[in-house]
Amino acid sequence: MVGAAAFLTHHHNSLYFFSSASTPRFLPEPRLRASPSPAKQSGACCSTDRRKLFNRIAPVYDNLNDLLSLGQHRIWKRMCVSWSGAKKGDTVLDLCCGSGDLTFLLSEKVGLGGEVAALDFSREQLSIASARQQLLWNDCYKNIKWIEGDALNLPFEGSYFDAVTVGYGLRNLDNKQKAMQEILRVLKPGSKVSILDFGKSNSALVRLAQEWAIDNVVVPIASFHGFTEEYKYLKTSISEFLTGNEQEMLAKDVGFTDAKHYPIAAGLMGNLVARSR
Ligand SMILES: C/C(=C\Cc1cc(O)c2ccccc2c1O)CCC[C@H](C)CCC[C@H](C)CCCC(C)C
Ligand SMILES: C[S@@+](CC[C@H](N)C(=O)[O-])C[C@H]1O[C@@H](n2cnc3c(N)ncnc32)[C@H](O)[C@@H]1O
Repeated sequence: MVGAAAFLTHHHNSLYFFSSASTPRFLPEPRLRASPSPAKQSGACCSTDRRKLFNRIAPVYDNLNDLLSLGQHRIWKRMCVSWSGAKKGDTVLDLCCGSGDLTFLLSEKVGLGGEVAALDFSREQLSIASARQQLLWNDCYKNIKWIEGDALNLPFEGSYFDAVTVGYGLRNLDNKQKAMQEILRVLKPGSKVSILDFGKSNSALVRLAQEWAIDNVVVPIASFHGFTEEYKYLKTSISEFLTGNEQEMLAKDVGFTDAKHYPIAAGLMGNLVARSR
């Protein structure tokens, strides 16, 4: 790995932070409650706003995903990892790892002979991921490195990874082309990226059902937890996202081959798989 990436690890039950460029220093304990979310902060127009949004929702993120998808997101995440082609002994990257669902699945796939880099720019999400790593203790999770960093400027040398996964991350990135270029750069030739996200379906009916579910189920339940604007952002970000065909075109434009987008759950979700040359 290269650059001044920041890594998170546990030591004597305390969370601490070190970078390749500095000596270890202590992080504040992970916050257990979301900070207040004033209305003016809740829009997510740019990367800084989005980082704040994901920091704020971190304490409820996993529970709301389980509740609102009726546990289905766990199946979709298994599909994403399976499509990535990751196997025993591989070195893999989970980009925009959040609280680490895909990271843990990758870790089990590649085993102790492999390595998993899990990168996110939200320190609160990484704190939860790192705490879950301790809680869920599984020996193979030793192969995980949590990295605080920017998906648009990856702190890795070229041709480093055997597979990359991105779960619900691409839609949230300002510059999707740059993100895909960075992924292509760090992938070994012939390796795959697997990108799971909400679908922006071509079917008006599916779009209507998705919007109805967000307006009438997702946002009201999130509001109960104090996160109305944060979850309203879902609808905006999906409407501004790329359709499956557009994702395939983007991947091919930046130099991937065999780019194919698979609709999941009737197109409510989707997964792009693309191979590096
Ligand atoms: C794991 C999921 C979404 C992660 C996620 C991504 C984001 O970009 C967010 C942005 C802002 C707030 C939250 C998120 C966020 O949680 C996917 C599932 C979770 C959804 C919250 C529930 C989706 C409801 C679907 C429209 C319909 C589900 C049908 C299902 C078959 C019951
Ligand atoms: C919706 S969450 C997905 C988390 C996880 N992959 C999952 O599937 O549950 C999106 C994540 O992308 C991260 N993210 C957004 N923009 C980013 C960027 N420019 N660099 C790094 N992480 C970013 C957020 O902090 C957030 O944790």
